Amino acid sequence: MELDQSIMQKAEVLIEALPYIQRFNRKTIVVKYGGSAMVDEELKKQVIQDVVLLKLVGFKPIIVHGGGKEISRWVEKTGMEPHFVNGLRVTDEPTMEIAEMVLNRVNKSLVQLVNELGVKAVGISGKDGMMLKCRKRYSDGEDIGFVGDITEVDTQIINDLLEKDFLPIICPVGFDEDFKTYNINADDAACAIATAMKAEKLAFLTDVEGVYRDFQDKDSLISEMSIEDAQEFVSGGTLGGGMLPKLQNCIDAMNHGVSRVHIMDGRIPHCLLLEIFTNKGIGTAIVSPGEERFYHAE
Ligand SMILES: Nc1ncnc2c1ncn2[C@@H]1O[C@H](COP(=O)(O)OP(=O)(O)O)[C@@H](O)[C@H]1O
Ligand SMILES: CC(=O)N[C@@H](CCC(=O)OP(=O)(O)O)C(=O)O
Repeated sequence: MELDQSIMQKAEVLIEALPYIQRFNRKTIVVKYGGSAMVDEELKKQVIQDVVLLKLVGFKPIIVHGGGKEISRWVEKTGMEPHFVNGLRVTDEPTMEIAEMVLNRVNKSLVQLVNELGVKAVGISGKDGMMLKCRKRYSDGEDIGFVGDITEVDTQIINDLLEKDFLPIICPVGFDEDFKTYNINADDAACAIATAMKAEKLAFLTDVEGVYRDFQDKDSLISEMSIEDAQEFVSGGTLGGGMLPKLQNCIDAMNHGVSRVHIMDGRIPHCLLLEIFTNKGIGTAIVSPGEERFYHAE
């Protein structure tokens, strides 16, 4: 009997995924979703399909999302101009109001996409269940308004949702001890949540291939590094833009119990599946000692 080659290849892909499905079964994976992959509707659907698939094969995914570009769009619509200091949005009271509205709207749109695929999602902000407690954050001593620095993560609501088999989708809004509302950088929220949940994996979907040794040289993509390499790289002073705080955040998360971090290109369709279920992997992985060989095993 002759079998169609393409069918055989599909079977091979599924078999290749087997050790990864076993490896991550019932494990928590935090997916930080933001940037360009969020603006393109087709990519958005593909990201959500990937996360739903992760859930259905037995992982425990949690989505932490941003929406910076959408917030800026609405800030501009009201006649204001968005301002950032060291990558953080200067958040006065009207901006906070817009940010919260926009993030909640983005949140429910993601909930809907997950629901449409037959998995029940619950969208919450850091205010729900008193999850993300903050204090006011300053940037090099400068007052940047209602920007929050997370001081405590109460994981009860996330654990309750996971236990009842819901897929939690979290937007980065928190509260302080006076119950004032704060805008939190979504990378910070993802790292804090992954750390508090002792996540097996923290995946960042961003708008570059991964971390380059030299940002000008697109052949210098780093496919894997240890925490020590990452720390050296951060201290080296060559890293710029949003990648510097992102990588520093990742190192902190890994020093506090997250097993591996992945920074990948959210513009690549199904990047999460390619990263998690194939031997080659994509983007940049930061791995704990002993995990290296398992990871991009050929
Ligand atoms: N060595 C580097 N490798 C990768 N990205 C870098 C590097 N140096 C600076 N960057 C910048 O970091 C950005 C990614 O971080 P960020 O803007 O915070 O992403 P996101 O908005 O997805 O959270 C890239 O678009 C790039 O401009
Ligand atoms: C304090 C601060 O800067 N908050 C961010 C929150 C959203 C975010 O981080 O979105 P991305 O992940 O899409 O960039 C902001 O207002 O843009």
